[in-house]
Amino acid sequence: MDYEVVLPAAGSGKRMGAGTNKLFLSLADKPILIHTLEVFEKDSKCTGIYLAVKPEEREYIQRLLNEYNITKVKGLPNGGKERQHSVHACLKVMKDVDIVLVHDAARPFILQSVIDRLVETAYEKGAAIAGVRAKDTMKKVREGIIVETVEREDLWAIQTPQAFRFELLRQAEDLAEKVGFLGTDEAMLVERLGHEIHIVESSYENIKITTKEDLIFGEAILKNRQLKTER
Ligand SMILES: Nc1ccn([C@@H]2O[C@H](COP(=O)(O)OP(=O)(O)OP(=O)(O)O)[C@@H](O)[C@H]2O)c(=O)n1
Ligand SMILES: C[C@](O)(CO)[C@H](O)COP(=O)(O)O
Repeated sequence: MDYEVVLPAAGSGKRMGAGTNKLFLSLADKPILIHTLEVFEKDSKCTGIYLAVKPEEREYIQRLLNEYNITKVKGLPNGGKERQHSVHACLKVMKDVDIVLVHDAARPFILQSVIDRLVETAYEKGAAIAGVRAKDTMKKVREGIIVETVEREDLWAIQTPQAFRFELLRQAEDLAEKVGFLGTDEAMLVERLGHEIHIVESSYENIKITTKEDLIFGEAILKNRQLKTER
């Protein structure tokens, strides 16, 4: 079951505070962006990659694609002000796609087994997203005061990839743009259409590189994986 992947990569990395797009920072001597791209470059079921980029970074990214022999990129549209706009920009240039996976370029540790289950579920059900069960107690806080403890039993920390039948996601993104709705993930937009969305249990290693501590976690994840392959 083939799919195409949208990788929003046009962020500013404000929370990382590196003064550059955090995707250009290295883990084990390789840019984070390349770690993520290589997952999809190696997956024979992935038939195309679309990268939303900042115009001023396009030339550098194209050099990286050449340097690391990333051949599946079909489009590098301009990203937008928000992550959602960057994803939408990719959808607008995609054609003849059945299943689309949206994945944060800042999540380089996604497992192939999770991708496979997401694609399979999206083919069967139309929508499937990655997540892990919450490990911490979560509470709502207003003005420094706890107002509610959210029942943890049914709470999941949602990640990407998020996989959809292309037409469903395109419809959801077009409607959100029309009414000015802004979500923090693609599932929020599809939920508004009333469409059922399935969860696929992912891995706690599938972190989003967001703050400096995540670089330390990321190096440890890579080291751990290298040790496993050496055994
Ligand atoms: N306008 C935006 C914002 C984010 N992203 C991408 O969406 C992914 C997840 O976003 P996030 O982790 O928030 O990245 P940044 O926006 O760069 O981080 P920050 O919010 O700290 O600035 C990243 O791969 C980022 O490059 C994007 O393509 N376009
Ligand atoms: C899409 C996402 O990764 C799901 O957890 C998350 O919402 C992205 O948030 P960000 O602030 O745009 O990184």
